[in-house]
Amino acid sequence: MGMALILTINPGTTTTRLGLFRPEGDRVSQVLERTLEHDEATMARFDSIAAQLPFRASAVQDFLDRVPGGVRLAAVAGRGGMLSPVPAGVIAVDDALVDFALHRPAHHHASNLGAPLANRIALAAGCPAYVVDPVSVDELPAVARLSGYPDIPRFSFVHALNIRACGRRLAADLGKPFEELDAVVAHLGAGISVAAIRKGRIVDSTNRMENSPFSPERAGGLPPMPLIDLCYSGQYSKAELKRRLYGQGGVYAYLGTKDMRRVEEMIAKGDARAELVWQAMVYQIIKAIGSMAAVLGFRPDGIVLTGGMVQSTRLRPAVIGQIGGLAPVTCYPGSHESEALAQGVARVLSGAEVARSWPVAPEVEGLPW
Ligand SMILES: Nc1ncnc2c1ncn2[C@@H]1O[C@H](COP(=O)(O)OP(=O)(O)O)[C@@H](O)[C@H]1O
Ligand SMILES: CCCC(=O)OP(=O)(O)O
Repeated sequence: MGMALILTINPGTTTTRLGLFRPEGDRVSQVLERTLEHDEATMARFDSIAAQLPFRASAVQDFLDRVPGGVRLAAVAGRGGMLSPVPAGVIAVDDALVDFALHRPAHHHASNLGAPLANRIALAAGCPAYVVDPVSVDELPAVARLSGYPDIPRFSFVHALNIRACGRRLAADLGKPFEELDAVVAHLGAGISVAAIRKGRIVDSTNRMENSPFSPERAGGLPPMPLIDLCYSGQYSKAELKRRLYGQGGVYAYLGTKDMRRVEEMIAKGDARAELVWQAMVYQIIKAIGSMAAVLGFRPDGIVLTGGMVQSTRLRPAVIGQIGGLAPVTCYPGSHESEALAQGVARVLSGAEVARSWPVAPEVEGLPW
């Protein structure tokens, strides 16, 4: 069966992205990547994300059973979901972490299935399971936690996995240790996070629950007073409004599509509304990058653009034209989450990093009250 491999599992709303990687010291090389598509009608049958677990687990096992020649697993890495605040790095999955991700997550998101799926597959394979850089990675200093109203402290909620992987890649490209890197990383996917990395730590980010630019399907930060009025208008239940803002907001709310390639086609055909919506999203992205550069004293070593939208030859020059004067801009188009998951686990398997045990609290300064 050959060398033992690392399996990565990244659950999205209607997909489960899988990868098989060969560990090579603390690095990895990809053997196979596959996206399992789950049609919307099938997913609609489940009344919660947790209820999808047996269905998705058997789809992952089926994928493994069909790999020609079979697979021997060294470890399984799941995308960490909406856990409580945690330090950056790798956390070993155990029953308590699975229980938390399934039944007490901070917010609902398909990524909460990463740990439970990894646990199931790892148990069957007799190997360990881990999560890497969950979205609740919290490295904020106290000064970034005040919002302007004591009952609403700011919190960290960020595409930490892809952003830290891109930070490490930029540091390697620049020939400096990640722990010495100052950079702005903009993850521009279906959701957007723009983060400031200072000395290898995510010291601030736009947080799509708070103030991110609007994205293909998320409303991002909204003006508070009109939002309060909308909440009390009686037009929407709380659940319905959340659904509209987080899954049907942003570009989708204006144009009825989340596919930015389709939006670019609309613009090419002369659709002025599509053009304005696209310009407005780019405008908000540029403002967010500027604000995160300000956190770094406008002296970042570099700015990284990453995520699905960075594949666009229209978006890249529009953003770089505005922010290119701040620092050198590097594009790592697409999302690098599978590789980042595998690399995190390879660091643990090689002894370069020690996995933490759940529960784990971040080592950061809290508020003095
Ligand atoms: N070539 C492209 N040009 C413009 N937008 C693209 C391109 N490829 C993907 N996208 C957009 O990127 C977004 C998805 O990004 P991705 O990072 O894959 O998202 P996620 O991982 O958050 O689901 C979608 O809105 C998609 O339309
Ligand atoms: C903040 C990261 C969680 C996540 O994956 O968000 P999106 O679904 O908005 O990409």
